[in-house]
Amino acid sequence: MNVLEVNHVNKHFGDKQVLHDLSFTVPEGAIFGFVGENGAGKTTTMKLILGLDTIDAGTINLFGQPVHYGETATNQAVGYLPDVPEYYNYMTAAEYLRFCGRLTAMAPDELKTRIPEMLSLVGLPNNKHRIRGFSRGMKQRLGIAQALLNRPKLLICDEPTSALDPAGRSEFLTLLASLKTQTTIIFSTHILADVERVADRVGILHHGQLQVNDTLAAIKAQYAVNQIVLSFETEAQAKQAATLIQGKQNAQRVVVTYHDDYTETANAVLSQLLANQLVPVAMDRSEPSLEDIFLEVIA
Ligand SMILES: Nc1ncnc2c1ncn2[C@@H]1O[C@H](COP(=O)(O)OP(=O)(O)OP(=O)(O)O)[C@@H](O)[C@H]1O
Repeated sequence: MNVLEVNHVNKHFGDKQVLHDLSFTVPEGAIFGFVGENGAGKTTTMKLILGLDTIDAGTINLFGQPVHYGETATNQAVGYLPDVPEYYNYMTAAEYLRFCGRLTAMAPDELKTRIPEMLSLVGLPNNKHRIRGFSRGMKQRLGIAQALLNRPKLLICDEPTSALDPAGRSEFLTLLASLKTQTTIIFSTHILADVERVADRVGILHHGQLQVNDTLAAIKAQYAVNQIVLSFETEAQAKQAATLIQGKQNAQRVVVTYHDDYTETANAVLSQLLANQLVPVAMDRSEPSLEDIFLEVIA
């Protein structure tokens, strides 16, 4: 079942068409990595899904219900973590969560158990420390606790890791991955390594449309350019080898691309080289990264 269905959505600001007949779906249980260049329209899309802006044309359905601009009922089952969450800094984490729970009309009894549960889930202590003393990573984790408080069926995170240092990013991604069994997740980012680490589906937004929307494995299979990278002692050897094995030479390196079996290709390449007394000093099998694929898609 699809949690989200975006159908032929157009959105412009002034004379700038940001989304152009955008259509895509996100299935239940996915961790969907939503990527695109700066200004591609990721935040705009998320705002439309949350009913925070008007759609020029097209429709968006969440859990089979249409999203309406403004007070959309679909938001009752959505948790949202904005890119820079704002807090009342004088509150403690528990006070803040209690405040959010009251806003969404959660029962006080439920909040009593749910708040410590959420704080423990995101690794924040349930103590008297004020949010003003929190690190960015702690604030981001509190944001997730707030977004999950009301047991949403969909969690939307807008660039959740962009302001975090490597350790904070890593912790946050581990947390996101651990939520997979509880909710469907859409998160936008420019950090493709983050997508590779936790997302099981990837959408690449470019020219107002999703150019790619599939599992990471399927995307890699579709765009895969498998490579063998050989290094030689000298540039002259590399040049000779490149002619022999029809590779691409750059300084002492030669890159051979292949589509068939690795062992067969490596065997053929090495046999040819050794028959000509060309012995590489190193040989690497390299697979395309999501970054390689992203650059190919937006080229
Ligand atoms: N309220 C607005 N008024 C005018 N233009 C806007 C508005 N909101 C967004 N835009 C423009 O729409 C385009 C898409 O912006 P959006 O923030 O959705 O992109 P993004 O993919 O989230 O970018 P980034 O990765 O930089 O956050 C940009 O050119 C932006 O300047």
